[in-house]
Amino acid sequence: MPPPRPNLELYLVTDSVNLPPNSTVYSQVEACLSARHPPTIVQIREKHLSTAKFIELARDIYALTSKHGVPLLINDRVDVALAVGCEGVHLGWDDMADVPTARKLLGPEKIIGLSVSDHEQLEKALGVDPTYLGIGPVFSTPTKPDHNPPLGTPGVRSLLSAIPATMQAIAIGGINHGNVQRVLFQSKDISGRRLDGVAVVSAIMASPLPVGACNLLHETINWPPLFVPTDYSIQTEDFPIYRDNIHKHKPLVHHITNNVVKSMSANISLAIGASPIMSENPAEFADLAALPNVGCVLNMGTFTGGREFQDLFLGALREHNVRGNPVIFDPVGAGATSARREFAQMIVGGGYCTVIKGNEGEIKSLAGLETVKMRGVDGAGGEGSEEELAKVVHDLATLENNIVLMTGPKDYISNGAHTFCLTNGSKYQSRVTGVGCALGSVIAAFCAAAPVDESLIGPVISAIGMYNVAAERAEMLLEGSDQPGKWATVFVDCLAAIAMSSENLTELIAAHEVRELTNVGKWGRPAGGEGLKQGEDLAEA
Ligand SMILES: Cc1ncc(COP(=O)(O)OP(=O)(O)O)c(N)n1
Ligand SMILES: Cc1ncsc1CCOP(=O)(O)O
Repeated sequence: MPPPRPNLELYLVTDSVNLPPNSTVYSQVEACLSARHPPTIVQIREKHLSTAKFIELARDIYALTSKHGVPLLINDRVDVALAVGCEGVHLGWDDMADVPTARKLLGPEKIIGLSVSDHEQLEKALGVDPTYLGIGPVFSTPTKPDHNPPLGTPGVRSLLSAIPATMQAIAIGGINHGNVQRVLFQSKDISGRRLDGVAVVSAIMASPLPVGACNLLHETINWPPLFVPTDYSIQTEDFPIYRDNIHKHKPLVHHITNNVVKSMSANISLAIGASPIMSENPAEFADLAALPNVGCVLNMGTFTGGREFQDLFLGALREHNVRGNPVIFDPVGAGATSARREFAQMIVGGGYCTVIKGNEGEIKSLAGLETVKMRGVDGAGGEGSEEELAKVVHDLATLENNIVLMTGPKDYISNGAHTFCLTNGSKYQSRVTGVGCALGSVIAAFCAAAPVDESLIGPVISAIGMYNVAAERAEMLLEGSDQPGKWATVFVDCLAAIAMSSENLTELIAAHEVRELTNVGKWGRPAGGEGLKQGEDLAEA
């Protein structure tokens, strides 16, 4: 008898805790099954029902699912699955039966899913041969308060690459229509091994429009991938538009940033016409994230570590991710200590950072390229060659599917498809504390003010370009005297003057200062490949 091979593409797991008003688990499942694109498999997950009530609910839902030809599984309870006669069970590691026992009780034709959260569990799981593996949680989720640490898409990818192609695998935890493509894309490993589907609870069960939620998830999963590198290249003539969007939308920049730079970040946000808020109270995050034109800066400079610090960052990341707001992550000091590097990697894995911004040591450390080497948090820079640094930002952006900015004497920016180098700026930028960090506020404001479906590489480059031009102007105004303190004040004034004026940003950020670096290299290309060559596009490489 061949083992069952269910369609796991859109896997609905029920929940009776977070239902919308006037609905039940039954009514939500019934609605989903009537959708144009219903879930391909359903699991009933009830933690508080008596056995009798659980069996009653499962029988009612099984009548529905069988009518629609959709397999039904029961979470944890082999006895309930046996009583109902449905297609199988999903098991965790503390459940009433292990996989071999469940297989003996249920027989060879039933589906048995098993959860895995780390490589140790995976190794054991492969030895008991379940039908499929549920990898998670991908992101932190309130639906399962006792969940293991989030894996992020790098963690899912790492587990997936150790699962034989013959065994099916899905991901679960914090997945919704806004991040599902990224989860599918980023978890694909280099050999092309991909997830067989995604499991969602609240994205459907908590929705007042469950039919729409199913259809949207189906369509998002099956759209041509958004994340293939496109031919989009920045249009320098759009620079003024990005700045004008700030005047139009007055974006709010939610900062969780370090104590040393709070005042500088607030002043710089105000100088460009954005509105700063420094909130480290998780009770406010959902309300802040729900406002229009919001960006978030997560800067780990004052790294206190510990669970509270972790929850603060992951909580803000989650709320802004749910709303699709841009998040600028500054992994301050990630190149200085291993505790910081591990924390930074956990943040990048625990949600989606729209832009990762750091100096050479921080970005290399996050990319797993360099062991701890910086002496402090201030930027060791300028050590790598242009070719090497361009490849580092390109590869990290490709892997994370976001924008990576490496600041230094030259700034390198990549979205994986296109890699740029900006050569303007002032020596004072590295001599006044807070100036580097506050660039994150300006980038967040430019991204938050941009149209929702816009590629953000243009706004990011305009933000950096405008910042660097203001820094150069302030230096010029000092007329050669060495006055970092005065420079800082003049810099804020120059920034305000450029941001609030109608000066032509395109001309200010002169084209020769924004160079596109081509043929930077593809993910997986062996080191020591060809150098940078103008005129050859990565897409053709
Ligand atoms: C499809 C799928 N994957 C993982 C889980 C989690 O199961 P488990 O680890 O047993 O945790 P609980 O669901 O029992 O809280 C799942 N239910 N479904
Ligand atoms: C059951 C389970 N197992 C790992 S995360 C999770 C809950 C996922 O819920 P949601 O899709 O609402 O984040």
